[in-house]
Amino acid sequence: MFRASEKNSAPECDCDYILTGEGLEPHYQNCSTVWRKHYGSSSPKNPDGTFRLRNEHLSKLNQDVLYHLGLDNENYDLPKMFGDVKFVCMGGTKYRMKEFAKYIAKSLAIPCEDFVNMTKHSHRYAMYKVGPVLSVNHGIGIPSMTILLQEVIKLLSYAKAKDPIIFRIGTSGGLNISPGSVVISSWGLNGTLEKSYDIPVLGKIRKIPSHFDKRLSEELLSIASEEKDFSTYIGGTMAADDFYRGQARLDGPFCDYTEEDKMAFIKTLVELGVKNIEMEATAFAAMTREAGLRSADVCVTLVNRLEEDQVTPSKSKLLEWQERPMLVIAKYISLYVKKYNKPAKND
Ligand SMILES: O=P(O)(O)O[C@H]1O[C@H](CO)[C@@H](O)[C@H]1O
Ligand SMILES: O=c1cc[nH]c(=O)[nH]1
Repeated sequence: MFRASEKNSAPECDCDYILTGEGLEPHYQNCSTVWRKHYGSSSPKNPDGTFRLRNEHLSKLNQDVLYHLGLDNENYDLPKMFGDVKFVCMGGTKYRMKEFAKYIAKSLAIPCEDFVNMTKHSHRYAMYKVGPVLSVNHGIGIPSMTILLQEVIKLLSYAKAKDPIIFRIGTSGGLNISPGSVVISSWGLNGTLEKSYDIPVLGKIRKIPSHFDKRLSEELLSIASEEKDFSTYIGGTMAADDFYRGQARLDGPFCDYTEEDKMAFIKTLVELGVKNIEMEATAFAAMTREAGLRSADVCVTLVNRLEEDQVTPSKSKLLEWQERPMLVIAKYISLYVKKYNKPAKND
């Protein structure tokens, strides 16, 4: 009944990566990717690792207001405030990302008592900075996440941050794996089973491929595999535009299909290699790739969707599970800081 798109095969990439590679070869310099079709052959990366925004209209602005972050590039010294950012960690809730800020401060042994929300003028999101790490929430779903992500991309470019890596630390519904397992996404699948982020632009649907950085995902998997308390998988992630019908649930306020239809769909996803369902993966993969930035989506699963729709574990169990992606990402960041011997501090 359902067919995946054959058209979007994973773009190959031969960049060097931090743990397996020799050095920090700028990502995308050697990659054949779709944005080249739109933007020509030049890379958005500068030789020093900073990156250009691929929008010439921005140069005509006197100042660029990052409205949802409550910041701008005229009244704030963004290079001083954010120039040392190497990692951006994003996740749905303000609570989770404040907890991650505390967690990473501990992991990197950065003395930090006050966790100040740097977007407090906008009241929209919450963003914390701990040494080279930004921890910021993105809300639920693609529109909320992409607004935040695009302003963060602009912020990082104006700040002259070098080779930043962006992680999503999320939750999801698992397919055929025990709740509490962690999934690292190799690609995002949209609601019509294509590996692309589809967005209407000027009245036409634009399809942007949604593959994640292969080697970064594999490095994370090797780190996660050392954890004995939970299993970690690498696989496809479906990004739905809804929590209920969009994820083939039977427990929404509306349901116009049968349980058999639901199970047939879920089984098709399993056959396609989908390991989990959440609500951001396609756009997250597509936009970070378009910007020329490495990224990974690491989500814990809260429910096995072959068995149930409702998320029933206790609050304390859910909070405990949400620490699992944090642990994997924090280990990666700590390894990076150690490997490159960058003294981590909070300014
Ligand atoms: O755990 P977070 O990051 O909020 O993500 C997942 O949870 C939300 C739905 O409950 C969606 O945004 C989905 O992607
Ligand atoms: O089933 C789930 C659980 C968390 N988040 C989702 O989007 N789906």
